[in-house]
Amino acid sequence: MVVQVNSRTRQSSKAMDGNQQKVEANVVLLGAENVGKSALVVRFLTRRFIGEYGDIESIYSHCDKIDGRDVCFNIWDSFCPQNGKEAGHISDRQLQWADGFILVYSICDRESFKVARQQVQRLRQAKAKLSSTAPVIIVGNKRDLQHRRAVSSEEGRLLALSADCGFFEISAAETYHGVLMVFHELLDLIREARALKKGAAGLKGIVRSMSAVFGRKRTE
Ligand SMILES: Nc1nc2c(ncn2[C@@H]2O[C@H](COP(=O)(O)OP(=O)(O)OP(=O)(O)O)[C@@H](O)[C@H]2O)c(=O)[nH]1
Repeated sequence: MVVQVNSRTRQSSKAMDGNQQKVEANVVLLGAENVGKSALVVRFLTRRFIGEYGDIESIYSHCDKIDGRDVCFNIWDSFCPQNGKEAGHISDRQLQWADGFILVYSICDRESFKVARQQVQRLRQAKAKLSSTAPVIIVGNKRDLQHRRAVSSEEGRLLALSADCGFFEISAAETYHGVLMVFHELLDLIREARALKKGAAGLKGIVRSMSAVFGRKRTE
C-alpha cells in the first residue's frame, strides 16, 4: 500500500525544528475497515463530514494553536485490508514512527471490536519489545447509530481500562467536538509520556554522574 504525503500539508515538520515552544506529534489511526478512520481524520482537518472517502493510505499534517502553543500533528490514516491474514496488521514502520495511536472500532460492528481487541494486544507486545511509551486511545465511532449498537459502552471502556488506554465514544458524522477531544487527549498523553521519558533519562544521568564521582573516590 502506497503512503502518500498529502498535498494539503500546511506546514512541513522541518519548520517545527529549532523552536522549543512548538510540539510535533506523529499519530497513527488503526482499526478495521469501514469504521470511520478517514471520516475522523477529515473531520479533524476540515471540521466537515463528507460521507464517502477513498481507500488511499495517507499521511496528513495539521498545525494549530492549542492552549497557546503551536502544535503540529502528522496523521497516518491507515487502510485496513478486507478480512484475510492482513486484517488488523500493524507494520513495524507504523510502530516506530508513531508517538501515539488512535484505535477505532464501530459501535455497530462487533467484528471491528474484535479487530480492536487484537490490535490492542499487538500494540502491547510490540511496545514492550521496542520499549515504546506511545499512548493509545480507543475510539468507538458511529455513536449516532444507537439503534444498530452491537458493542456496549461498558465493553469499550473495559477494554481500554484493561490495556491502560484512553477511551471515547464519538460520532464523526455528527460532531467535530468529540473528534477534537480525542486528538487533544492524545496530545496530553504524548506530552506526559515524553516528560516521563525525559525525567527517567535525567535520573539516569544523575545516577551515572554520582556513580562516576563515588566510583572515582573509591579508587583514589
Ligand atoms: N453513521 C455514521 N457513519 C459514519 C461515521 N463515520 C464514518 N461513517 C461512514 O462509514 C463509512 C466508512 O467510513 P471511512 O471513513 O471510509 O472508514 P475507514 O475506517 O477509513 O475505512 P477503510 O478505508 O476501508 O479502512 C463511510 O460510508 C462513512 O460515511 C459516523 O460517525 N456515523
